[in-house]
Amino acid sequence: MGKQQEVSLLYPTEVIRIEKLNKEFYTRKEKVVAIKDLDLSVREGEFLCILGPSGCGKTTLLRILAGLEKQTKGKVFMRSKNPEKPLTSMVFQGDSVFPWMTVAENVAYSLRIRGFPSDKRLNIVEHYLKLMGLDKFANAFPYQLSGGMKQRINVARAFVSDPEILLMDEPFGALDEQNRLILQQELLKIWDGSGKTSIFITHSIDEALLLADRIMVMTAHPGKVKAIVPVDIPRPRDILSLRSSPRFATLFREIWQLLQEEVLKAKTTEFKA
Ligand SMILES: Nc1ncnc2c1ncn2[C@@H]1O[C@H](COP(=O)(O)OP(=O)(O)OP(=O)(O)O)[C@@H](O)[C@H]1O
Repeated sequence: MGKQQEVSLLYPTEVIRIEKLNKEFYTRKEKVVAIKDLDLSVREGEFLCILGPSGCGKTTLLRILAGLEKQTKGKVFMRSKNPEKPLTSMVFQGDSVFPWMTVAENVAYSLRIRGFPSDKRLNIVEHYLKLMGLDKFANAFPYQLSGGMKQRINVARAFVSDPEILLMDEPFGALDEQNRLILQQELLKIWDGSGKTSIFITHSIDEALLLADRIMVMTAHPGKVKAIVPVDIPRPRDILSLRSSPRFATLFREIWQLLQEEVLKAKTTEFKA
C-alpha cells in the first residue's frame, strides 16, 4: 500500500498516528531497546505533553517525529495539510541559537533560507520578537543575553518557521523557576493564537498541567504508553488560578502516582545495571 493511501487512513482530525513503534540502538556492548510497541494518536491543534522517567525514550520519540531518527519497526503517519509549510520544527533543550547572528537574524533564519522577501520577513520577525518580549534586544548577540532570553529566541524561531507540528524537548528544563514560569506563560500566549499541534516533553507535572490538553505518561525503559490523561481544566490558564483549582490537585495526584511507579522502576533498573 502506498504511503499516501496509508495517510488517508488517518481520521480527519488526526495529524499523527503511531502504531507499534519500536526503536533499538546498537552500541558496541549491547542492544538498547529505547521504545517498545508504542501506540499514539495526536489530534490536530492539540497540545500533548509527555512525562516519563529519565531514559524512557521521550527524546527518541520526538527525534523520530522530527525525521532525525528512523524507527526500527512500526508505523508513523503524519498528515501534512500545507506542503508549503515545514511539517515539523523542533525546540531543543539546550542552547541552540547561532552565536554569530543577532537576535533578529536568528529569528529570521528559517524565513531567509525559504526565500521570503525582506519586507515580509521583517514584519513576521517583528511580530514574534514583540510577542516573546525580545523587541528591545533585536540587535543584540546571544552572548549578551541570559539563558532565559536565549530560550525565547528558540521558541520565537520555531513559531516563525510556522511548522504544522511543533516539537519541544524540555525547552525550559535548564531555566530557573521564575524564568520558567514566565516563559510557560509566554508560550501559552503565543500558542493560543496559533492553534498549532504541539508535543512538549517535560519532567514537571506542574508544567504539563499548565500547558497540555492531554498528558502521556510513559513507562520506564523501554518506553511505552502507560496512560494518557486528559487535562480538563478550562483555558485560558494561568499558573496562579491553576494551582488553586481543586482539579489541578486531583490531576497532579493521579499523574504523580502513575509516574512515581515508573521512576522507582527506572531506579531499580539503574541499580541492577
Ligand atoms: N544514539 C544512541 N545510541 C545508543 N543508545 C541511545 C542513543 N540515543 C538514546 N539511547 C538510549 O535510549 C534510551 C532512551 O533515550 P532518550 O534520550 O530517548 O530518553 P529520555 O526519556 O529522553 O531521557 P531524559 O529524560 O533523560 O532526557 C536510553 O537508554 C538512552 O541511553
